Amino acid sequence: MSENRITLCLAGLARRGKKGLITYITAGDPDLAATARLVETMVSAGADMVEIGIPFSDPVADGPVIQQASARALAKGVRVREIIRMCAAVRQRVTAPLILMTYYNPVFQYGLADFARDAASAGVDGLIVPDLPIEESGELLGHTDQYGLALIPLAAPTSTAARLAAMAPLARGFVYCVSVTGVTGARQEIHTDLAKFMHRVRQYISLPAAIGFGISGPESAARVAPHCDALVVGSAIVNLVARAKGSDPAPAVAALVGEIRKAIDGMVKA
Ligand SMILES: O=P(O)(O)OC[C@@H](O)[C@@H](O)c1c[nH]c2ccccc12
Repeated sequence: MSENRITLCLAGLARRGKKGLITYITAGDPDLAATARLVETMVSAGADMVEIGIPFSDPVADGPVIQQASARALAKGVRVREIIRMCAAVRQRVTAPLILMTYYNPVFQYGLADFARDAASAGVDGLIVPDLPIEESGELLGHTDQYGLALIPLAAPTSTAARLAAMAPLARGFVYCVSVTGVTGARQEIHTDLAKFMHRVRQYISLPAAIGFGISGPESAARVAPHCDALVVGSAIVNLVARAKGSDPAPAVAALVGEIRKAIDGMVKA
């Protein structure tokens, strides 16, 4: 999958000695037009890739901030098909890789092959399905590979060596390393020994590695960045969208993304 935008983006960053910044928002919160605008805002403010969450009623990997964003989006009646259409519209306006994140159920309901085909033809580059165990991912991977969509696996500090070894041949794009054992959400501090965790991951998986979960702003981003090729910020951004309550969240989101960009720029790989 050498032509995948995610792979190209990460290779370009590595060449320039830069850390990637991946920002997350939940689609349809407060509505899809706002989501499309926010994706553009984040890219303009310095995000290298954008992860877009398809809301699901039982988001088991998510903490309260993203759970509530999902609930708000579902209450508005947002549909998977409309989210994919929104991605196609965004793709006309941004070149940054787009990654969809959702749980297995919405993908299954849509149809695995149809989902992979429609997402890829909308210009989506990657897919994260946190409740799909690696052992069960073969069927979906067949479809995502067919359409050049990178199925990105999650590794956790609790992942065993055997699990990381099993993940290696099935991983596409990058490996998403979860910084904490738990759910998404900005944290005061990340207590995991990231050097040790990432050393273990890199022993088994040669793809670029991103770290996400718990990054609350520029300071924590700067602490995490030396350990990874890219980092993911979600809840801290979604929280700004929630707090805007009807007024335009874009200025606050742009400011936070810009500060994080500044904080991680110029850092070299540990
Ligand atoms: O919210 P945080 O702690 O900044 O973590 C990133 C995260 O939001 C995003 O990548 C994401 C949202 N929902 C997920 C579910 C599983 C894995 C990852 C995610």
